[in-house]
Amino acid sequence: MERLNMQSLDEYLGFTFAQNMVSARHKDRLVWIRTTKGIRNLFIASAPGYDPAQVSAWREDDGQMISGLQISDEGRYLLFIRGEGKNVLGEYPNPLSLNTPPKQMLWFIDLDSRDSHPVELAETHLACFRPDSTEIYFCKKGQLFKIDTASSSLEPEEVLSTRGNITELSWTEQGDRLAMTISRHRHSFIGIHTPGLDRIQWLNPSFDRDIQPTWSADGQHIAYLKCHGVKPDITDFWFNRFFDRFELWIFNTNSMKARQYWQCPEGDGISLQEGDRPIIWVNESQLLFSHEVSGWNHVYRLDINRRHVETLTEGEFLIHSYDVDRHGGWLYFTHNEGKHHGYRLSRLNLSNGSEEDLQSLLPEGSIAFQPVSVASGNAVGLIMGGDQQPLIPVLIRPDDQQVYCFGQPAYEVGCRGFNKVEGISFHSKDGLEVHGQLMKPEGKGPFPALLTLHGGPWCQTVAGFSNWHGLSYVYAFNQYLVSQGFLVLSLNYRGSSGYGKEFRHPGPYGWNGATEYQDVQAAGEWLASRLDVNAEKLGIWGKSYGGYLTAMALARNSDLFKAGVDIEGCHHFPREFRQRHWDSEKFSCMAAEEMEAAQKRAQKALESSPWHYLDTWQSPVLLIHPDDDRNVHFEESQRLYNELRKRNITVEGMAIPDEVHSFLCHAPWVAGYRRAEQFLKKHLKHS
Ligand SMILES: CC(=O)N[C@@H](C)C(=O)N[C@@H](C)C(=O)O
Repeated sequence: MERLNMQSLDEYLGFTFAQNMVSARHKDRLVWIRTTKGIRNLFIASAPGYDPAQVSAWREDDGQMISGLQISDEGRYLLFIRGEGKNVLGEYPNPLSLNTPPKQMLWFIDLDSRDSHPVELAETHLACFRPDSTEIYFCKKGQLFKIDTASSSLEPEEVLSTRGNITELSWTEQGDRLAMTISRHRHSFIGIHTPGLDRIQWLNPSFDRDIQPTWSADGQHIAYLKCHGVKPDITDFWFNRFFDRFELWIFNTNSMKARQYWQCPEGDGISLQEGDRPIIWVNESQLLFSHEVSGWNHVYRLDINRRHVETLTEGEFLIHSYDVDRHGGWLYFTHNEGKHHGYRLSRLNLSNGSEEDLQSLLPEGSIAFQPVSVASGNAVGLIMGGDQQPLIPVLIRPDDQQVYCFGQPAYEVGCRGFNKVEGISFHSKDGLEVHGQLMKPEGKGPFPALLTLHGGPWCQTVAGFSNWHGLSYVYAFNQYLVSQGFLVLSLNYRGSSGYGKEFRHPGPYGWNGATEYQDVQAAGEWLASRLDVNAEKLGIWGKSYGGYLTAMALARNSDLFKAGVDIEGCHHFPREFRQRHWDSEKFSCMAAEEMEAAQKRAQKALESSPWHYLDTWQSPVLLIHPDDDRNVHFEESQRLYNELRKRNITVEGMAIPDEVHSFLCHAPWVAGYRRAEQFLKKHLKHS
């Protein structure tokens, strides 16, 4: 392929991005979201030809995210939410700083109507179709409403009101009962609403947290997870090997009894990581679910008659996401077996257990995400990316070995200059093997180099575009930096997904010891020791949790890292965890008898923060922070900026009014990265 070497930052960041593909239950039709330069639109493709058609026509980089995308069972209606939710102060994001801030709204499209176009229905964050009807149900906190799309007024009607927030909605396929997860801060119940009945029927309420109600096709059973005890404090959940222990329960709607079928062993359970692993009923008596007890997330089949759980996938690899065809014949799954820098597609015959690798049908080096089976089961939709391939939707017909790409080459032009990505591993200070992706400019060097750190900390960078837009921007920017002559290493430090449970939960870390910093230091030394790297021109950049580690590196090792860009970073753990949005009790009010322990904890958290090392901070830094950041408070960069300025350390700042964490609009990605490029060039190339 011809290489385009002179490309602008705009071109590098102008990639098209497909996500959230969903399938209709009874018709071979797929729908997905496509985003180009912040302009988000919906596309559908239907059998037999699967020619993609755009069904919305938004034209502006307006920051209005699309989520909750659903297609009705017969494939006629689409439903989705446009816009982000409120912050802890009750404000919607307004990234364009409009005089009237936008609201988070429910939209729907009737694909069969002659002038089919999106219709705005109501303010909400959660909605669903009622099967076999023209009704849409939606929630506002603890209130449930419905709208009949066949009515001319489209007026919402209140259905019920309950304490707390409704966080999940799930109708039976027959549309006669609605299961709702109702969250009441530290606990949650599942309740059933039956039209015509005047009260909610609770499903075995307990002192645990019930989530993920999933109906069997005949509406006789609801499978759900029962998580032990009160909602964990985020600071434990993240950094203290806290696994949210859960049990798998099934409620029988005939006997009205719930029963436990499986439970995680003590000390195991759900924790934050990449991927999507739902409960799926294969038939009336079997369902699939996932857990990580073996050290890696795998798929298991429960036979409810035999009360037997069978392992379907096993080995030292992560199952990222999966789906089952509607006839229960095949499990389609993406995983990283033998290739920890990407994900590949396989399928497993659920009758005889035989497995087929489908990756060979895709172009060399492809990365596969989110398989979705179409209704007839003869094809599977997939989001596919690669090192030179932004995410596009593809359709695979495994039986006749065909792959159909819905993406069009014109959308991919920005990537043709991208360099090859090399997956690498090396040993950290304490001997742990850590992983990353190396991107080198043309020539022999020595090059100025950059270490780059993703956020999370549970996220993972792969050898190409990722299925989260934030990481795809990071990847494209890194490729751009390579085109500008930097050698770049993207590090999956301990705590990252993709390398097993032990790697992701390496004992106490983060606020509780910052043990992952030794990986950052080791990566810096590894880069500095390379003959193709100019060790005097080694820099670092990172976003969010990666911003925290960037600040840590500049504060503790200005000798190694000569300049850095810290985007949306946290710099003082105890201060940040006291912010309301974390809902943490660890660093705020302390009962008298816990005072000593709490003080020790706060001291440890401070010692694990860049703030503790300000005296040794020498290297120049650029801080970038959006001021409506709901994840890491704006104040984190504001305070650091002022403290460094007082100390005469070279610091530049870029505040972005009204944007949120990971930017809703495209423009701030370009503006932020342009500023970062200039800063890095000034301090690592031209100085
Ligand atoms: C939960 C959360 O907000 N974590 C941040 C510290 C973070 O790192 N987020 C990631 C996902 C990012 O890249 O923004």
